[in-house]
Amino acid sequence: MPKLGVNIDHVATIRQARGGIEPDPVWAAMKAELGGADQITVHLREDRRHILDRDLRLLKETVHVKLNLECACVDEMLTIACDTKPERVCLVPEKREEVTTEGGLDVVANFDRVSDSVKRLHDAGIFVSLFIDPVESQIAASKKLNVEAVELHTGSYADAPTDLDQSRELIVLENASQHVLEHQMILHAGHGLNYLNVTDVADIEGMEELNIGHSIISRAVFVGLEDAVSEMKQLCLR
Ligand SMILES: CC(=O)[C@@H](O)[C@H](O)COP(=O)(O)O
Ligand SMILES: NCC(=O)COP(=O)(O)O
Repeated sequence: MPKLGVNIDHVATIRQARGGIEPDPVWAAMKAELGGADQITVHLREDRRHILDRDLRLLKETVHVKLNLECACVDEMLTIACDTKPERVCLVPEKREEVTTEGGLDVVANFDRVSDSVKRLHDAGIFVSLFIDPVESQIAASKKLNVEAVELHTGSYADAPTDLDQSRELIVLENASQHVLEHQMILHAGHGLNYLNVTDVADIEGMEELNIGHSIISRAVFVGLEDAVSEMKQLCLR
């Protein structure tokens, strides 16, 4: 059964809407831990639209479970990652104009850049995963970089317009997961997962970790973050 990484970016999104001090993602991490989070995930974007450098620094000092930093393959972020030393870094693609991460990292097209990034992180002793589309060529390229894990982008599955489309996307994820395991990498998944669609992905053989943010923070508005995390954790463990 997969571990649950809780992405708290959107607590910071609410804070940044007013540019003040609340709600504080550091408090959110504490409540998520109390609800059973196995990991706290944050995406430090180059435009600092939600999580800020200050958040990362404080989270590194206060989070008791694993801290997973999502960031782009750019010098600024790699320097921050190597200085901060979270337990894990997940390299993701990033576009200024996107509302959220739109696709996986194109490891095939950006092989040398991703390779240099992975090397810098490994030299700093950090566990590295790559956020990729569930595509065989991307999985094979990731393996060549010796990363510990890949996180399969579940956006196409989560956003599928019909049940039939969603079943097809689930098969794509299942097949890709099989390739990840055959390549002896650790299997993670995430993006767009929610209380209705998570169980089929959690049930994929060999799934070790799911990173989930938006749906948990949305539910927390109504039930509180600790309960929202706990409910999601039950679905992952069921
Ligand atoms: C990489 C990924 O799928 C997401 O966690 C991503 O970090 C989402 O970014 P936002 O939190 O800015 O939507
Ligand atoms: N890597 C995926 C993640 O951290 C959370 O994505 P979402 O649930 O906010 O879409």
